[in-house]
Amino acid sequence: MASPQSASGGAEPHATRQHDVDGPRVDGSRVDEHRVDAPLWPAPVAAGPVRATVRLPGSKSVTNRALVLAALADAPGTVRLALRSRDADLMAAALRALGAEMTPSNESADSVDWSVTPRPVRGGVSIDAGLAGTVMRFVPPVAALAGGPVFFDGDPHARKRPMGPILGALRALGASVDNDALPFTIRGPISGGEVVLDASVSSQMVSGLLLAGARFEKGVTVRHDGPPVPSMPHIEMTVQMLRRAGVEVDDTETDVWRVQAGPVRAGDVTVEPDLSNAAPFLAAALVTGGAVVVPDWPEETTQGGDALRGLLAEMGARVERVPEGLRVTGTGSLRGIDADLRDVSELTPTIAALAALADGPSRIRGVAHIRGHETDRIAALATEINRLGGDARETDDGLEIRPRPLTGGVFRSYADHRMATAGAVVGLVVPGVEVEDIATTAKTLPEFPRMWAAMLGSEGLGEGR
Ligand SMILES: O=C(O)C1=C[C@@H](OP(=O)(O)O)[C@@H](O)[C@H](O)C1
Ligand SMILES: C=C(OP(=O)(O)O)C(=O)O
Repeated sequence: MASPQSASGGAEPHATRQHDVDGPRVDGSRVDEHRVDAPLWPAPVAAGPVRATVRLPGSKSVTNRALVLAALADAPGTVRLALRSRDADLMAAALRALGAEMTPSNESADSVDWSVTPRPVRGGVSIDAGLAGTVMRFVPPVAALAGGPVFFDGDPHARKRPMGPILGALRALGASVDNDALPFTIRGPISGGEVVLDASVSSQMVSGLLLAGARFEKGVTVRHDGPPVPSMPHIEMTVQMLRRAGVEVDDTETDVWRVQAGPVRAGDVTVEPDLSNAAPFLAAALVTGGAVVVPDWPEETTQGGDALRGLLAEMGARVERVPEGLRVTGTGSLRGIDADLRDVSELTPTIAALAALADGPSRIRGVAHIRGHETDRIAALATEINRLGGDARETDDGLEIRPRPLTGGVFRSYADHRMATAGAVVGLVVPGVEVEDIATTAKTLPEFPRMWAAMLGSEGLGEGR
């Protein structure tokens, strides 16, 4: 990826520096131990209102579903404008290890077209899930189609992310699995059937089973039993993409999904821009009183990031579709918000960053499960906002954030791409913010530092990429 650059410091590549000391400790926080050797990135302060067009690469969620379906299909297919990022590369590597032939073309730093030739799923291989929820939850059901053992592991924090419900479901369907979290070895093959699980920790428990379900001899019926399932638009995305691939899915009963056994006709898919990754760029328009346009914003989509249109308007932005794409304009007012983000929980870090800069109190609800995301995001956001002098309080299922002037300091990212971009948003208007490990944005947006600098380009007319 491009080396981080400071927009405020001109064009010269700026040196990220190591922590001098450990920084202030916040006792009692449940956030993970951070990397004390991770470089610090001086977040550029906006010189004035940003005015930019920011073209986002492909959606992580669509890319990784499309790749799985292509690898399970009955004929070769293509995934165009697929995201290239750590999570997407890990998915491609996993499917290749399991036997699929994957040929890239039209590659750039963050985009690629994949030609995928499906092959019988083979065992006897190891899969690295990194910190990718989509890899650790979508690939095991594929691996369960193999005759031999498949070993899974990932980053240190990945071992703490919830896996129990999906591994239990695969066990109930006949696989042998030797652990309830990473690392584990799964041995199939399974023939499918009906399972009951609690998906309140992650919608990916359901999506993973559905994506491979048509290839199980008996198909699969997944029944959720427990507190509400978060991120439901992501399950709708799974269902819609399966149907587009000719798979019959019945989702008429609440919390029950039935996938018929049958061929997967993945065909030729073009990936939409990642709307969740648009969040920090659109937020820049709000906090600087500028305007940011994101081209190719889909008219209709199952991406949860589409909810930004309503959320940012509620916080004071003017949001409009223009011929060039979606335009968000800051009006000078940044209001607090009371929002249930259960369906769109991956937007929480950006909304929390905005809330910390708003002129009134905010409450974010319905996101208890994001304690199991890349890090405990509720604890991490409260810790980092408060470290800069803010007033954020954890609740059981979210955050309460009150206005209080912020000052510069280290904003830790905990290997979480969305924590890093939240720090960048705050740093636009709070001098002296240093984001730890900005390179962690490579999880879904490897060009983030370059795109951020371009957005802040000297004439304020920067193309975002
Ligand atoms: O299926 C997917 O592509 C995703 C589902 C959601 O997970 P959770 O249901 O765990 O929130 C979302 O937050 C994640 O970024 C991507
Ligand atoms: C929760 C996220 O990722 P993952 O797919 O790893 O769960 C995210 O990107 O915000």
